[in-house]
Amino acid sequence: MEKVLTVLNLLKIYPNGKNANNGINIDVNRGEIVGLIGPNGAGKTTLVRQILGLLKPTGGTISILGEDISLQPSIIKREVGYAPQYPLYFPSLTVEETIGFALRLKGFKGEQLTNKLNEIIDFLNLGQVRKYYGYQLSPGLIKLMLIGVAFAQARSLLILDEPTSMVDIVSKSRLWDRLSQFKNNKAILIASHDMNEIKKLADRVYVILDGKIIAEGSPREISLLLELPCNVIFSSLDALRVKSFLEDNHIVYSLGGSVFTVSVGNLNSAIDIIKQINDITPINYIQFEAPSFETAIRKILEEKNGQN
Ligand SMILES: Nc1ncnc2c1ncn2[C@@H]1O[C@H](COP(=O)(O)OP(=O)(O)OP(=O)(O)O)[C@@H](O)[C@H]1O
Repeated sequence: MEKVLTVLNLLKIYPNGKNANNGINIDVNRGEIVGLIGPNGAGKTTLVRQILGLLKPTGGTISILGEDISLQPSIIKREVGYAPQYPLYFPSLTVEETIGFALRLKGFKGEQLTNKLNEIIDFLNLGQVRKYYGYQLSPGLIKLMLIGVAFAQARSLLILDEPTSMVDIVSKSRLWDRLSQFKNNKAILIASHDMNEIKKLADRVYVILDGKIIAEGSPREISLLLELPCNVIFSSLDALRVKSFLEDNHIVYSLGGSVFTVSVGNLNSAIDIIKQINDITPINYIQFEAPSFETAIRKILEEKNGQN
């Protein structure tokens, strides 16, 4: 597979001393979608801005199609398309003018430009709003328009920062479908908080935390890694029978009034326990509490540090 993006030992220390990227190694090949997932402040945007040449690395190298971008910065403009997390747009340009502008900058003219523009607009289902001005669009439509701009720019590498935040569920699934088609002859890097999105789209995933890649694998491997421990809170009409089931099975619980709380390693175990209790005596109230994504990946990091 052709390596489109290679990042080696990337380091970014901001002037205030914040070490936002601390020895990052990633690559993205043609024909694949790679997810970059991590909580707020993990260093995703810093990494993306360095790949785009908007921030100068403190150390390490970034290559696109084998060319070091610090020596050949023009390769970024030639090969990379980018859609930012927060929609920045021209309120007084229409959807077709905005995407057309990006195509013109890429050198498209005349009939070739019209054809390419129509292709992108159809591809993203923006036909009905193509004559709408930026100020008339919902945040989700602005986001789709900017993804259209990124499609127009991307010759080899497409970088999307939180592509479907603010996008409604119908457009979201259409966009996921489109991205899967678009990857055929491109490399796509998606930074996201949304594990569902990454599971749906990505061929490979990097998990970033505190400026380091702490895990890499298939979406399935990563989601298993991220299986969240959770609390199950429930009550039953027959608390005595529930108590003896939990005690017989050495399951630790707390009891407040008639409400039990049990901590389990992951959702599957929680469901299993609930099924067993419900077979003994009907459960009349149930609630699951899962910690945040951030807590889950901090736990992985702690486990990793423990192993070293
Ligand atoms: N210009 C800056 N100067 C100093 N520190 C910064 C600067 N920009 C970002 N940081 C810090 O660097 C760390 C990484 O930030 P970054 O924006 O790359 O994270 P992120 O993963 O993109 O987060 P989010 O998902 O919230 O956008 C954070 O602690 C952030 O506060």
